Amino acid sequence: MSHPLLRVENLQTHFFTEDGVVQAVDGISFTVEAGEIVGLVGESGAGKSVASASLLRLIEEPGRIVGGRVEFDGETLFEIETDRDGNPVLDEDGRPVETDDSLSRREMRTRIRGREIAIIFQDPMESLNPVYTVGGQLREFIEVNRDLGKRAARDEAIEMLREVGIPEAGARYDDYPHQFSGGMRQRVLIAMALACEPSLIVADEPTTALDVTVEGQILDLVADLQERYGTAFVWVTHDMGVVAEICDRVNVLYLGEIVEQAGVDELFYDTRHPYTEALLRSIPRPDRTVEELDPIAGVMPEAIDPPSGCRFHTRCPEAREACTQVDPDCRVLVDGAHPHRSACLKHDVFDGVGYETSPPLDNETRSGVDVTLTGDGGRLRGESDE
Ligand SMILES: Nc1ncnc2c1ncn2[C@@H]1O[C@H](COP(=O)(O)OP(=O)(O)OP(=O)(O)O)[C@@H](O)[C@H]1O
Repeated sequence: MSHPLLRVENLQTHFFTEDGVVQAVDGISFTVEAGEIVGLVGESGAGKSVASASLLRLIEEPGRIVGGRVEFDGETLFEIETDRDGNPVLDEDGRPVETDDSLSRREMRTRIRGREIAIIFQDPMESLNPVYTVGGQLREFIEVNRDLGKRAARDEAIEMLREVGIPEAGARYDDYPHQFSGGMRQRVLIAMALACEPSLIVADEPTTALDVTVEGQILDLVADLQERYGTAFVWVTHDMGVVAEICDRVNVLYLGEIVEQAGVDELFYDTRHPYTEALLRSIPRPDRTVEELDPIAGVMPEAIDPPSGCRFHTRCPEAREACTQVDPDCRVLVDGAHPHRSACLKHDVFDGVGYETSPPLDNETRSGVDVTLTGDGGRLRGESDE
């Protein structure tokens, strides 16, 4: 039976802090087919990084994956056991219990991470050791993970550096990370991610720290490598411009939930969710001046205390009274192999609390409108009035 390369079902990751439970990721589901680039997009704090780290179970205390299932290439990576009511089964220490199908942490580390699924982070300096040469680190990674001898691994490392566009790769092999520019370091991480020919790379904002020209070059490189190697990507970004450039399908996240899920063209040309519309309106376009940018009103509320009903209602220009009470399902609007889904009450007809018959929310009921998010060079950034 055919299956997607990655299937994420109802994933929930919470942080148990002194102040309360942060519902960072709260029941997200999506798939990635072989060779596809699937985006996770949303403002800062939406839960993108936590979601992507959860895929590889890279969550540390006080964080815990408290629900859901992740399947890779037909195999369960992990699944949280639930009782008849769908609540997680807890052990005596209050930790969620995983089903017997789940891989052990050791298997996850030795068999999956790096080999089958690689991850690239935003800051290459965090992933590269400053006291070892770039080539040496890449060679060692290849030696360990591909059972190659030292010389063969060195040749392969130089080949990989060449592959990702490092000029004079042989000569640059002995350079230290600080001798590389930010863009070059990110290329090295891409080389490292590709070294074991994984079928999936999880990329967490790998181009965010780069200037726009270098970012463009890296995105071109990724598109080229994706075509040549057939590697699939989960691409985390807050930048709709990046989404437009490389993603095949997109998941828009807001406060730990997916509010819209669609192919990239459908998302841009048949936008269904008010949050996606707001994200699109707030990015700069060549045909708009800075003054014409339309910021999203308000700040994203804390994931520790999400608003009742639809989590976006406090900032939504289309919100009605009913939106404060009903948490809309992410429902299929256009069916297909990869349906277009959106979680907004306006798509729904409810008994008693219908969107159509409900009065619009006044600004008093909304909160946080003293702070705005503005588009800035294709990025969305919190900007306080204070
Ligand atoms: N270690 C932690 N302890 C407590 N809360 C956390 C921790 N890590 C993340 N969070 C919370 O989880 C939520 C989601 O964070 P996450 O980093 O995934 O957002 P993001 O969409 O990736 O944003 P950014 O683009 O700023 O990285 C936020 O409310 C954040 O404060």
